[in-house]
Amino acid sequence: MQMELQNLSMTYPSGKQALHQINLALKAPSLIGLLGPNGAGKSTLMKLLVAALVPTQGRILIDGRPLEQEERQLKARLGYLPQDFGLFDELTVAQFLDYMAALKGLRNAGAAVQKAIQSVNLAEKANARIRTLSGGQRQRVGIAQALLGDPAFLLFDEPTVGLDPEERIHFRNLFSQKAQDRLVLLSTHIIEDVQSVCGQLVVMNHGSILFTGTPEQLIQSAAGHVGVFWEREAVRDPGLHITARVNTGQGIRCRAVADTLPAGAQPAEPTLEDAYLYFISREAAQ
Ligand SMILES: Nc1ncnc2c1ncn2[C@@H]1O[C@H](COP(=O)(O)OP(=O)(O)OP(=O)(O)O)[C@@H](O)[C@H]1O
Repeated sequence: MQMELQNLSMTYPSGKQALHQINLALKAPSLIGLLGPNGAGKSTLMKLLVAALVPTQGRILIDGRPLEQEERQLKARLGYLPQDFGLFDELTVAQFLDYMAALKGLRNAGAAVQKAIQSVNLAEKANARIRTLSGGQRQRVGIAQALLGDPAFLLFDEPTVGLDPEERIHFRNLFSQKAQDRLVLLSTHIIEDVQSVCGQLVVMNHGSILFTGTPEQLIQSAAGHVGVFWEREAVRDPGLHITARVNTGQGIRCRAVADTLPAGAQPAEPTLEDAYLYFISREAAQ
C-alpha cells in the first residue's frame, strides 16, 4: 500500500488554515512517526488520510488512485485511533469491542475481539465496564478497537497519552511489530515514542512539513548546532534554545541548540530530541 499526498491544504470553515501544501509519500511496510507541537496539524492530516475530512486543496492518491474513488476499500482495511475517541461507558470492554467489530463488518468477530484484548493486555478487564477503567486502560481500549481485524493501514493519534512508561514501551514494540508488513502512522509530540522504532519521521509545525527522513538523518541535520556551556559565560541570544539546565554545584551547565552556538560552547553530539527542538526553534525564529 502506498499513499501519496499532493499539494494538500486544509482550511477549516472558521478560516483557520491548518495545513499548507503538504507533499508526502507513505509506503508500506513502515512505521512512520508524525512529530510536532500542539496545533501543528497532525490530527488534521490524519483525518484527511482516513477521509473524515475533505481537503480544501490538493489530493491524496492510494496506490495511484484518488482517495474519493478508494474510500470504501480504504475504510475496510483501516484501523484508526482518533485523539478524542469516545467510549460507551456502560458497556464492558468486550461488549464495546464486539460492537466495534460489528460496525467494521468483521466475519470472525469473537476471535478478533479476543485477539485485540490480548494485544493490549486487557484480558483481566474484558468484563469490566468502561466507566470503571483508568485513563490508561481506556486508551488501551481505543488502541484495541483500531487493531480489530488486523487492518493493513493503522493510524494512531497520540496513542500513548495516559499510558505509564511500561505500557508505552509495550505499545512501542507492538506498533513496531505491526509495521513489519503494514503501514503504521503514529502522531505524537513525545520523542521517546518514535525513538528507535520509527523508520521514517515527519516533523510538522504550523501546518507545514519541516523535515522528512530517517531518525538518523534528523539527528545528522543538527550536527554542529548543539553545545554545552556554563550559563554565566554565555551571552543571551534569542536564537539560543536551552534544552537542559543542570545545577552542578560549580554553576549551571546548559545544553542548547542554536544556528550559532555561543562562543566557548563545547560541541555535543545531537540526540533526536535536540534535533527535533532545533527544527522547531529554527522555524519559530524565522
Ligand atoms: N474543527 C476545527 N475548526 C477550526 N480550527 C481547527 C479545527 N480543528 C483544528 N483546528 C486548528 O487547526 C490547527 C491544527 O490543529 P490539529 O488538531 O490538526 O493539530 P495537532 O498537531 O494535532 O495538535 P495537538 O497535538 O494539540 O493535537 C490548530 O490551530 C487548531 O486550532
